[in-house]
Amino acid sequence: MHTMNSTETNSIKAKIPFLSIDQVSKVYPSPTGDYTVLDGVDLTVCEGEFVCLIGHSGCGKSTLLNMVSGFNTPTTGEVKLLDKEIQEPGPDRMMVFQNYCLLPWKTAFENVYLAVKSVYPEKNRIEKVKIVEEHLAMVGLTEAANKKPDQLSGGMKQRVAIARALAIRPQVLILDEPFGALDAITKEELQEELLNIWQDHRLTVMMITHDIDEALFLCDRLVMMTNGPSAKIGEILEIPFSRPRNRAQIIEDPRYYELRNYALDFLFHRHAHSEEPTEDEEIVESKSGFNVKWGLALGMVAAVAIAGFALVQNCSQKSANSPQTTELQLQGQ
Ligand SMILES: Nc1ncnc2c1ncn2[C@@H]1O[C@H](COP(=O)(O)OP(=O)(O)OP(=O)(O)O)[C@@H](O)[C@H]1O
Repeated sequence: MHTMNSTETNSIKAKIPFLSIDQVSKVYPSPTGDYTVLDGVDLTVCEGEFVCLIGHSGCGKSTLLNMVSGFNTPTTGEVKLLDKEIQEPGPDRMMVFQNYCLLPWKTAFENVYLAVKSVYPEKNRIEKVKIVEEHLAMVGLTEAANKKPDQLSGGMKQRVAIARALAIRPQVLILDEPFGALDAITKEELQEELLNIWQDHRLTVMMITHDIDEALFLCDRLVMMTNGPSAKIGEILEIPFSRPRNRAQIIEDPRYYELRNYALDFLFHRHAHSEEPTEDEEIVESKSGFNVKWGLALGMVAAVAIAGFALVQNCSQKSANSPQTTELQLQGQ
């Protein structure tokens, strides 16, 4: 099995610098002093690569990806896209969240249209409608274009969110547990669709997941994070399966179980999650819980006032304050 150390990771950087995370740390103030969530995180992602991030709940995965999206900034270090430091959100990086973040009073079509309108103000209505229709068709939602979110299933809502993200042609697609709320069959369907879209458009994808099987099916490299506080990248697993991938074939490949067991061992033995939170973690968790309630409430109010791309910005703020409740959900465990 080939895992990558930082020297090898750096050699990729030397080849094709695209997205680079250099010596990033994130420190939040807490009543008992500074709480270091991330410390010394280094990662380089190549153009067109599909990278998954896995790690125990609360280790800082969302914090890290929020720095790539520009909704959060490092305390030290820097995150760069093509040598330009990321300091704010932009349409070159789009996020998709577990909770969809759709405007409930708008149809699927209108939700996507708002994003397209905000990013392509120079295009006329016919051109914008064409973009929306193409992207709804891409995720198989042509028939449901005029339905509002409460008339759509969870999988359909996530398809709208993916169509909205892709419609503005981001360079980097950032997915924060996008399929975490879906049933197993819908999840597999959407994984296949995501892979097809990624293969057709050669996007660069960074995705957080709690599901090792999902990561092994989707990604080129699996980034495994150590526990917080002061979490960092522990190891990176290269996923060797050829593309296009076939789920049944992969599962029959002996390397699949080798990789799966290696990742499980990393998470549950070498970096097992402590049952008892430290005093600092307890304080930060309860503070974060406060932020969740107010973040959600403020997010909904803001959503009324703003639309399109601004909506996605609002949703990320909500996500940055999302509750830290999930345990690793591993299929077959
Ligand atoms: N705005 C904030 N202020 C203070 N602490 C925060 C803030 N946002 C996140 N944290 C803390 O940072 C840590 C990492 O949170 P983060 O959401 O990045 O973890 P995660 O790995 O994505 O977790 P999960 O897998 O449960 O989504 C947690 O301890 C969390 O409470």
